[in-house]
Amino acid sequence: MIPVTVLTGFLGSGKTTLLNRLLSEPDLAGTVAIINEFGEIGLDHLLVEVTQERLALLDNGCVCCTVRDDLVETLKTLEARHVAEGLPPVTRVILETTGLADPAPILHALMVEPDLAQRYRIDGVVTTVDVVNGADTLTRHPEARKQAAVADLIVVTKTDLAPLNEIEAAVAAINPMARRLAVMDGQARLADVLGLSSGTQWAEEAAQAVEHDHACTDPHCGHHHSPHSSDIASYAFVVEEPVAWADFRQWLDYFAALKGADLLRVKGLVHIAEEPERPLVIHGVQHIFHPPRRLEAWPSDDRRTRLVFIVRNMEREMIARTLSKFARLAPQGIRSAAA
Ligand SMILES: Nc1nc2c(ncn2[C@@H]2O[C@H](COP(=O)(O)OP(=O)(O)OP(=O)(O)O)[C@@H](O)[C@H]2O)c(=O)[nH]1
Repeated sequence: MIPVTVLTGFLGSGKTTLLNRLLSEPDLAGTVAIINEFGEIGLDHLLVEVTQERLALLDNGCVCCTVRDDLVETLKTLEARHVAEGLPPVTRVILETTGLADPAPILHALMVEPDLAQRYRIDGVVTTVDVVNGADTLTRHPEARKQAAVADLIVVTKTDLAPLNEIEAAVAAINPMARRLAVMDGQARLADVLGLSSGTQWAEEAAQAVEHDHACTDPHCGHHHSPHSSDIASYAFVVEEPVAWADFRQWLDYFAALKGADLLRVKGLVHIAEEPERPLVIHGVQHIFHPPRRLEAWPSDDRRTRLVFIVRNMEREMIARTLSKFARLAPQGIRSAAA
């Protein structure tokens, strides 16, 4: 499976700068960049400093509408094109969205188009926010909030221009569980930006959030709401008992059908009763769930199901209550935290 990194972030937040930096790494020689440009005259592809065969351009509009077919076609024919033209095999794809794009339809295309779902896997969503305009942008633009909410990694850019405090707080209020990285001129290490969706990271995020919540006795600690977070919340759940897959699946289907539009992201590592040695990695964006992936083994001794929900206008009690009902679990066996 070819890993795909979705690189998103609001207009001018530093996506292309980061992309250039990554593409210049010798280890990414087999990486192809796909750029979605919006508007009559696209410029971004002129700013990306790689040879043309490592670049594909989607220039029919915004990924959320017409360009989706373009994206599917580009990815479907990418490998064949490389073989036909005698180019090195494609080992990785980085897809840069327009600054105004909602990343969800891109993730959907990767998850549900059969030809793509068999060949490509989402390696992670990386969202850039800049230290100067970022906090204001997050307050004013729902697109930017959504880009931050679905991120596995938030790259705070332009750190030479202002202190980090304000943007850190704004980002943490929207997606406290995403990893964070502060960079100047896109200078990030590959290891920090790639390989984000192994399931292990998500599991750790969830466990840490829940454990922190339960251990913390400081009444002033965390979880406060800021103007940036009025509609979006992150919840983590740790489930002590294994779950029957059919019950768990039914619960996910129920959620997707009923609350799809407000499920910005669901990710987790699930202990399935039928196959206790091999956890399932689940990954959902709004009403669509990726076919679950089974890991060969547990990444650590912790074998509890761990889930992360990033949602809009949803109470965590409702998630815990329905999980307990569908999966026939005692409510006290589900520990949760608002992160
Ligand atoms: N001072 C400073 N400027 C930066 C940094 N990173 C990027 N920039 C500048 O910010 C501007 C926007 O950066 P881009 O990388 O083009 O941002 P983008 O998100 O690709 O922009 P769009 O494609 O328009 O959405 C450019 O002029 C960059 O040179 C940084 O760390 N410090």
